[in-house]
Amino acid sequence: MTPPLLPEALPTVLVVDDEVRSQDAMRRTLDEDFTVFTASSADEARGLLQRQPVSVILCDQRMPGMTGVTFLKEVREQWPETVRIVISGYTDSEDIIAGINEAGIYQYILKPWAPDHLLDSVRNAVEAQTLQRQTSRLDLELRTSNRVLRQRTATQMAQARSSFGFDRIVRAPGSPLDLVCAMAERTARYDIPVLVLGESGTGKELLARAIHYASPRLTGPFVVENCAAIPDSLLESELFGHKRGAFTGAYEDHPGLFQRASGGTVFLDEIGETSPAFQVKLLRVLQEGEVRPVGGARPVPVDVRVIAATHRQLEQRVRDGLFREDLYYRIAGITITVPPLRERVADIPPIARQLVLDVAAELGHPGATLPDEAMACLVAYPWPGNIRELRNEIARALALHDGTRLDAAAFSSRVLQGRAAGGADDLTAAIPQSGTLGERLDVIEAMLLRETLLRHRWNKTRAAQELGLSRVGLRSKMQRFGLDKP
Ligand SMILES: Nc1ncnc2c1ncn2[C@@H]1O[C@H](COP(=O)(O)OP(=O)(O)OP(=O)(O)O)[C@@H](O)[C@H]1O
Repeated sequence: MTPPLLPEALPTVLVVDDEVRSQDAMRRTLDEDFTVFTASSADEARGLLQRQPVSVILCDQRMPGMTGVTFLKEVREQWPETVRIVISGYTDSEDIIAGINEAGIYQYILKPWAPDHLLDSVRNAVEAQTLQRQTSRLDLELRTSNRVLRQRTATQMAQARSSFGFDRIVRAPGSPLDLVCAMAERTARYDIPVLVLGESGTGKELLARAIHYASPRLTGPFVVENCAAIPDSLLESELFGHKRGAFTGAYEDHPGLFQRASGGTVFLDEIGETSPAFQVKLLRVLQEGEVRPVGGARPVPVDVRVIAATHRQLEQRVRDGLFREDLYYRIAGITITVPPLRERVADIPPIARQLVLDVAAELGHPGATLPDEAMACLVAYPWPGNIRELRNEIARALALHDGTRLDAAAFSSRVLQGRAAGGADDLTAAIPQSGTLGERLDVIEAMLLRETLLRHRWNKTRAAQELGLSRVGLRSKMQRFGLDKP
């Protein structure tokens, strides 16, 4: 059974007047709408206010011992929420006007007052008080939630920075990646489009993410689209959105990735694979800063920073007429190239150690270790699939391997042979498909040096002897190729 509703309490009014007839007249006027208390002096009123919260106080200006305005000043200090109205004749106007601000008087009612006017004044005063209370509460809530929001945002920003920042891009001291990261970090502050070049699995997305989280857009979203993964027609609707009925199956409006990324960064991976028709549309979006959803008449403004990436030599594709030159210049505000892992062999040990930690934790083998012999094996392999391949190899070995030591025997024969033979086939497989003769010869040279050093257990004298180099000559080559004992 629903309990009976309690009658809502009436707002309270205190009438302070030393004339009993005036008190009664006011009580009769206000009685129906308010709970009315009366007092004949400031002392009596004070006593009542101490026991009973009051919404509105109506105070006569002329009272024995103290004027109404002086008493209302005291009320303002002690019971600031009580709305203060003073009642008086013309003769007291000057005093009242002088004290009106100090006492924070809401209204000054002249005698003789009309009942309707008095009633309206008190009603308005109660409403003003309710509004004031609501505003104060909202103010407080807003201040609190702003503070909480600021704290939360600051925490989230710090977390995001530490989870996705440049520190997460593992590398050896003095790695070529230091330069790459320094350049990326510098561009992060500005809204310039960045083009990241590099072979598959080198960490292009990782770098793009670090740029986003080091940029002023870090509280906005970071969204990724692999342009090679979906057909052209879908790519357009995926990126720019579509309107309901734009094509079969478009049952409702769909905001595109650019819209969803507003305020943040869009990472367009494998941009080199897009068709000329799509490139025209993308160019328009980047030029105009607005997208036109498929089947939509009106363009929608978007505020995103674009970072694009490709494993292709994009300039070559421009020369071959496969990629629009105007789009190339739009997306390549700054071009950053992430070198392949085989050109930064010194990075393999710290990355491998980090991956063992990460993957072991994911697989529930915390504490797995990588002995020197196994590490040497990883260092000797050319990693055509770069860090993604290294990660997969470590994951495979950890999944099949019992115990905490990841011995070399746990690695696939491909990796083991890479170490043992370093023969012509391995070399051919590791040579990059593109680049100048000098660049490709550098890769071969680095591999030969590494293989020889490994066979001689990093004994430089013996390795130099075999290669017909002086020890100093070998050392300088090792430095140049970032080769170091793991
Ligand atoms: N320096 C690094 N330190 C730690 N992990 C790395 C590093 N570089 C890449 N990785 C890891 O290697 C994997 C591949 O990196 P990522 O996806 O960024 O490469 P990518 O160049 O974008 O590849 P693709 O072109 O194929 O998309 C990811 O798991 C990434 O976290």
